[in-house]
Amino acid sequence: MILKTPPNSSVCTGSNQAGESVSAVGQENTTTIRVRKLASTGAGIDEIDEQQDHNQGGDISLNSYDATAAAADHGRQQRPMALDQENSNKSTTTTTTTTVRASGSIHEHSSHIGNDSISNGQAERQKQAAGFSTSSTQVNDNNDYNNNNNNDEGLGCEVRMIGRLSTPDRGRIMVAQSMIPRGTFLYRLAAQATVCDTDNRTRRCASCLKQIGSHDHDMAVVKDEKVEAARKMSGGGGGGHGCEGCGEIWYCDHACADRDWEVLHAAECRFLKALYQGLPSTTNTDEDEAAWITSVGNPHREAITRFSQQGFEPYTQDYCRVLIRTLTHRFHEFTDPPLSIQLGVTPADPPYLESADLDQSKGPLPYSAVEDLVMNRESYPRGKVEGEFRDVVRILDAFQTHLEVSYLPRMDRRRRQHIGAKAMTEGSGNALKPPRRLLETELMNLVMREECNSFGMYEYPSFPLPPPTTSTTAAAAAAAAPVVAVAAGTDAGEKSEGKDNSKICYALGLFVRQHLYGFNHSCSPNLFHVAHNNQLLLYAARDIQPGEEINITYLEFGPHYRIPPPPEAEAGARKGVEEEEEERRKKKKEAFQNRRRVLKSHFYFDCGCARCTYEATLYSSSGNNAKEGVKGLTGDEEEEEERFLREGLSCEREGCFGFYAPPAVLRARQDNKGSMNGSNVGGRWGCVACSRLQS
Ligand SMILES: C[S@@+](CC[C@H](N)C(=O)[O-])C[C@H]1O[C@@H](n2cnc3c(N)ncnc32)[C@H](O)[C@@H]1O
Repeated sequence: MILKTPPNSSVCTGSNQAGESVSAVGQENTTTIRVRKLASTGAGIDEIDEQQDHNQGGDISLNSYDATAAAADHGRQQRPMALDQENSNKSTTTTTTTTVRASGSIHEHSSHIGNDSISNGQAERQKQAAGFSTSSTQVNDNNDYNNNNNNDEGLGCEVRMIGRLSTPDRGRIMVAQSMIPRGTFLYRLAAQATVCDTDNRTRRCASCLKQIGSHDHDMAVVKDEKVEAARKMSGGGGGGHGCEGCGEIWYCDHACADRDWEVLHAAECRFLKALYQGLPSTTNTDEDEAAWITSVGNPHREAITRFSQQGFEPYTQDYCRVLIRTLTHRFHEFTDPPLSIQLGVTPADPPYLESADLDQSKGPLPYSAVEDLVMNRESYPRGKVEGEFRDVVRILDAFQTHLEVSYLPRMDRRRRQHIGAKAMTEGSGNALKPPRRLLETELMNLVMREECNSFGMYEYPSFPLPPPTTSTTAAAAAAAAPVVAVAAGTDAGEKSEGKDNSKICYALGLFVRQHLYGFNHSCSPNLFHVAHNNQLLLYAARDIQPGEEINITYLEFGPHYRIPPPPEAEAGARKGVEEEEEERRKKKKEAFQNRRRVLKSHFYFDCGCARCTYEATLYSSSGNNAKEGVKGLTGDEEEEEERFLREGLSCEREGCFGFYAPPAVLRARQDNKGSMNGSNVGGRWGCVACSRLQS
């Protein structure tokens, strides 16, 4: 049973979101409306630079989703083999040590990139104190994504993952091993798989996610023998090119279309068409296509029909496509002989990820990395598991059939041509063999992992979020900014939040790099993350001390973080200081409750961050004890509390719903959009909305 914490509870336990122990899926929340996740801080920076750039488909019974198979799958999560393999392929400046205990329950993973030596003393102390497995990567990054920005030079810093997936409270956490100065550009991370948001499919390139029309494009080259004719790219809205094979995906140019086709879209093209336009009649299609359509069982057909008849929420469609892409990578990885090698698309020559720095090898990670992600199996409402999730599992299973029955024969024919043209190597003349199909239980786990680990990627002008108020300052801020109505705290607010955010989220990505999925949420985060085309960039938002947990926010910085400033003398005179204070306390409490509610309904966990722990006590009857034991609240309490509760990145200007961003982000916005009001941001962080500099 989920250990739910009432908002006013004096102990903010947080449920064991990552554990394998607890039993039934909660019944509550079945009326939750699924809206776009707000996992990004909201900014997608356009054009910052160009440099970074065995079931053969029969009826399956998902009622057989059983805990035993799921637990077996869960057991594998303890081994971050993907990262080990990845790092072992790096240059000689990379050293990797890995210890895996036979039980599989404890692992140590440590890698060092760059020339500095690692000091593991702190990490070891952490590890010993916690009795936990550890995993760390020292980063020494000199990649400045703007090429001219000293503040954003990546500094050497060590971040270590500690804890177990099943640790009660917050699962594994990321901990700084050395001092990380505020403003440090920490990471640039590429996703395992991304898709354009349903509403943005013609506006953003399906490959690089850049805005279509933002650079030159030309006609795509066609390679696949059967859909060759169909795949000619047609010019379309915004200057991009839509795939004529499916008509469901758009690219900015020839290169992106080619790259995407080679690795991902060739596998999904016909399947996407069936998803969006309905299954074609077997008489209207070719042999390969007819073969898989015939193999697909009734429940699968019904799920595909529900998808094609708009029975799926846009977000569900998006994550379904992300998982289709994730399964395609897996298929390529395990095809025997590996398809990537046969087709000359090797991991060393990644076809679709342009740049992924730091400890990242280019290209997707092995599928085992996906299996290391937390899934929170016990947290979902039963209705969701048996409805939406089950539908998605059936679609993914139908896609597996499609890969085996339709895609593989086509690829095999192409491979034979390819081999024929070159020298035939030993064994390569054998027919391609498909990998083991994922069982339905494994597909269900995959869906749940996506739910816990995917990121919404947001276009830049997603802020400020004007408050639902009529105050003059707020109205001025609203007038100056794109309006996104978010009235957090009400059902109507949630609905409008979902609706309006779908306009600004441009993509969904599943990130399986440890330095993204590893970060827990905090309502007082010390990292700032920002979407940039198909990557996420991370900066230190504060000085981070060795041993300190590193967190991002899964929410937007706007209304969920907003609390009114303390009453000033004039305000006090107007209304009475006590009355103002009381009102303010009420709003602070509401903001706290709203954050927890959204985290629970969208991300399925009870937030156990330091700020929530503090506030839970503050608003309870024993509120006086709240300050005890909360780091950073022992000095000048009034001031400290104010800083803590306001969240350092929210703009302090009254009525402004913006947040502070690093200088490089501001400059990029200034350069590209000219909307920084001419302010000289210098080296200081400034508000993306009103350009106020952070004090
Ligand atoms: C992206 S993962 C973060 C890493 C995760 N702790 C792990 O072990 O893989 C997100 C999951 O971590 C847990 N989590 C993150 N932040 C949390 C918080 N503030 N309070 C409680 N649980 C949290 C939840 O289970 C959530 O679904």
